[in-house]
Amino acid sequence: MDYKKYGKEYYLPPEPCYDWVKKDCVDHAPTWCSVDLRDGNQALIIPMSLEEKIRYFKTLVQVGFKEIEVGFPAASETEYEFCRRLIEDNLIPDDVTIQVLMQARPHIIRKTFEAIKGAKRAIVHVYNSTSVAQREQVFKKSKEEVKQIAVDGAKMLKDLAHESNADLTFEYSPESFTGTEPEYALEVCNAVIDVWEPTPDHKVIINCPVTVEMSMPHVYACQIEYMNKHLNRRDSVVLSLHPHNDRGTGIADTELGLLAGADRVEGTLFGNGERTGNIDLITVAMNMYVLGIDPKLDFSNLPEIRAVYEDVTRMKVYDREPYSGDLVFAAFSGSHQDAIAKGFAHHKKHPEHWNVPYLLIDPADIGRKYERDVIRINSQSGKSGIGFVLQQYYGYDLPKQFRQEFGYYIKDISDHRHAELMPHEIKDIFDHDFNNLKSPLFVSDYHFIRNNNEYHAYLNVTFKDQQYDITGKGNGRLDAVANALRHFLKIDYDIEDYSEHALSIGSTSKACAYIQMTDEDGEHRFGVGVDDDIILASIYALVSAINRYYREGKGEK
Ligand SMILES: CC(=O)SCCNC(=O)CCNC(=O)[C@H](O)C(C)(C)COP(=O)(O)OP(=O)(O)OC[C@H]1O[C@@H](n2cnc3c(N)ncnc32)[C@H](O)[C@@H]1OP(=O)(O)O
Ligand SMILES: CC(C)C(=O)C(=O)O
Repeated sequence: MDYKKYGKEYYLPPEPCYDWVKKDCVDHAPTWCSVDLRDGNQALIIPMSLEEKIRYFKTLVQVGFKEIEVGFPAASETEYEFCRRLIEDNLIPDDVTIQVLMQARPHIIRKTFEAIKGAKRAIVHVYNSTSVAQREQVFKKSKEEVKQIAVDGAKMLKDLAHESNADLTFEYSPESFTGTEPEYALEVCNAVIDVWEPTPDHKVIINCPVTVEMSMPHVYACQIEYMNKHLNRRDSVVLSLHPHNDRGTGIADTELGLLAGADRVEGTLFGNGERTGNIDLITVAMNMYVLGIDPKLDFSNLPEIRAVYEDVTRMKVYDREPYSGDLVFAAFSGSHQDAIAKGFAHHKKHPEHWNVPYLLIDPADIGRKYERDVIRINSQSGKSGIGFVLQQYYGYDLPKQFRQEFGYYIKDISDHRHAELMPHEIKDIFDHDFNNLKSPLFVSDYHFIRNNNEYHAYLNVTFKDQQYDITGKGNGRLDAVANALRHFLKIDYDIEDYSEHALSIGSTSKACAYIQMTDEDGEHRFGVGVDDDIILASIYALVSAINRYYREGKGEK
């Protein structure tokens, strides 16, 4: 690695442009333009087919985009035909404007105008590169000559627009803006604006792309502020951003660019696009949403949008992609789960304001499920999260101390398996190791006789495959059973904790009992019993605790 061959390839404006620093956030949504079907598509291993583009276009419309760059019609037959199909099959809603991209080259401009014939409205977007690197290496032209490419392109658009019946909006991009001296980018953009002569009623779009992200985000903000301050006819210009993400700070570029005065943002869903991608518009929009600003895009069913995206692009959304990744709400660690569970309980009482710890946003707002997406169990989890899973999925409300015991039990298994435990696996462990345990001890029959305040229990038990009739008495039924077993098994134990609740499984309701027994060594263990009959449920709970005692190798008979 030779860092000495690198250096700053960007340029600060010729004057300080730091007004944007004084603002802490934007206060309204910009105009959004999706470039999924163009910049996103041109970066795919297999570009979308015509049918896939149509499906994606409809999804973008549903999300609420009013401006959609549908392609580069001069690039390929599919691109051209897609544009024709949208127009001829009347697939463009009245409130949506399509946008088409073209190089500032006459035959490409002509072909693009052919592609949009018959459209009611369109944004015609022309670009040429203005950066130092491209002037020197690609065009091998002077600043004046490169400006002339832009001016000629702008003139041609204006001429062709005169011949068209459509309501056309012009857009110009000094491509590779971030590698261009801001004064020169301004000079070229102003030359284009002078050709187009926009008015406040008929604006043009000047789009300053982060074609390649080569500086820290605040540099881009300064560059945008400079353009914002000095563009000709500013009131007739929509200043647009189009950040890529080469340094991983594209979202910051966008947000700071908006603070610096931009009106419009081009990007893609989930950040698909050239190299490291365009900026993820979902993130930019949702970042506004969580500050209480209406983003004017609808991501209430983000999982469905993601499914379409993954289908047609053959790309995968990264697990930790903000808002849309599989793991962005997942809490595995115990202290997070505990705080989230408590935060949710607090939120239920105060639903008007969201500030649940660890969760930037209510997962439900974007179609995610708390149960499925938030509490996930592995060896880092805690009693709160593990108890939550049993309660939410299966209705077991474990007593506080049992939550702790069961929590450690589950963590340990996860640790040894080195795997996440899904809710059904936790339930299997619960049933197998704690609930209605029938071996080595099983109570197959029972009845009680009450004598004044004393109960006599008559039990038929199976112990280590042998049947016995045993009896015991106590001041309650459970006490009588506990005494009978204590005497029969010759083990000394106490019942430390007893609780019960109704358990709704499907439409039927059962009784669920929890008993904590303490053995002769002072060791505690819980057992669980479930039955239609609350007495039997509590007997089963005690028997489960005793069976755990034997399964751990303790006791003798
Ligand atoms: C940053 C961006 O994303 S920009 C958009 C990029 N998108 C695409 O390129 C879409 C797919 N592109 C294509 O299908 C093809 O490149 C086409 C159809 C547009 C053009 O094809 P071709 O003319 O065969 O090839 P190519 O793009 O290599 O042309 C390069 C020539 O165009 C010139 N050129 C490139 N961009 C521009 C521009 N914006 N304006 C004017 N001239 C340009 C180059 O300087 C070069 O000129 P030269 O022939 O004198 O050396
Ligand atoms: C054509 C322009 C806007 C572009 O895609 C870029 O610079 O990334």
